[in-house]
Amino acid sequence: MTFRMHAVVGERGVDASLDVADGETVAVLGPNGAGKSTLFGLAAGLVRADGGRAELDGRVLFDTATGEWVPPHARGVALLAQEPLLFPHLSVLDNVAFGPRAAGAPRAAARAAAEHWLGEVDAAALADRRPAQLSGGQAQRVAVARALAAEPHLLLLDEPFAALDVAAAPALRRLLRRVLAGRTAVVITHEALDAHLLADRVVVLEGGRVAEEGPTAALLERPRSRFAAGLAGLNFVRGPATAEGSLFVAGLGEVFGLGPAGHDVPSSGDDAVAVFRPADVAVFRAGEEPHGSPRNSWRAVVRELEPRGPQIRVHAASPGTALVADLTPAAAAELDLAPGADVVLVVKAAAVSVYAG
Ligand SMILES: Nc1ncnc2c1ncn2[C@@H]1O[C@H](COP(=O)(O)OP(=O)(O)OP(=O)(O)O)[C@@H](O)[C@H]1O
Repeated sequence: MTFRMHAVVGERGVDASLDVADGETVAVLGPNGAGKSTLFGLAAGLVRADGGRAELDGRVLFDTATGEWVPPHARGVALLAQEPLLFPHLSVLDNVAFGPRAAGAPRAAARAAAEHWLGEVDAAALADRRPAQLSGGQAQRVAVARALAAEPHLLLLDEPFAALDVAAAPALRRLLRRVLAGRTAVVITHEALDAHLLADRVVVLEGGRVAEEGPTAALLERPRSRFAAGLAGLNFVRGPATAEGSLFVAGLGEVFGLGPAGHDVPSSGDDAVAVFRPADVAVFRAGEEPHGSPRNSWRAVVRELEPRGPQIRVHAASPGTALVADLTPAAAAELDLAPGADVVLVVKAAAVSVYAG
């Protein structure tokens, strides 16, 4: 069950590849409008590519060079949308049996398959209900059963938790973790937690292009895109390397950190990135910063203060660069911080990781 696709959709600015190995779950992440749903539409046969090709298990799904195009129902691709989209007039059991029936299974076999998959998603007791009699979480579980009952070769999940309230999400997350194991699947999500719990590999899309991809843990530890750094909760700046462990960032000047041991060391002038944790950023009122010039010291203006668990997150802007710092409420009060305040942000070089971008 291997999926390979490269597709261009001109009017949406999408030009990207998506490959999924047999039994692998890939998380697709990216800001709004990055092209995530478009990739799903291409794979499912709901969006036509201007250029490109896709194959599933060696079978061509579309190929713009030859004109081949397989209609959605014949692709072996199941798409689980953000909303469960169950047929309102059918019972839960008949909703789940619909796929096998449509594929030609006899009534009894389709019912047996539906019962099996409802059991797999802990929804056997809901078999006789109508969709209107289900909670959001129950409906989404039934939708998962319906998608699986079609025995897809590729399962696509578009933000499966988006329509659920926070109380219902953990149970569905546990369920998906179980049913996605060993399955060839792609999940669109905005959460690092889902990438970590559900996916073997992450693809980050930005502006219709793949900005970076890699194993989930490695990508969150060493992000190379602003989006992935945000997911990992890290400050992120980019610029040409100036020496080992330092780079030049427009608006901040030279940023000093520690280079990686071994590989990933950028040569001088090459694209480099620096990441550092918000908790490692010290905040001072302008004019009150420590003497003896720490190596990274940047003037900035406070834009916003945001409560974040037991901390206060300070969103600050230096020319051209947005940075965040986490302070205790006591420290924020003592500094008398408010939007518009002029501050100096200080980060020790030892807290900054610099590597090839
Ligand atoms: N039906 C459509 N017709 C034309 N353009 C579209 C259509 N749907 C989306 N687009 C455009 O294509 C681009 C990619 O959108 P897409 O919905 O794939 O992004 P996304 O990453 O799924 O975003 P989100 O996280 O907001 O769902 C955007 O510029 C969007 O405005």
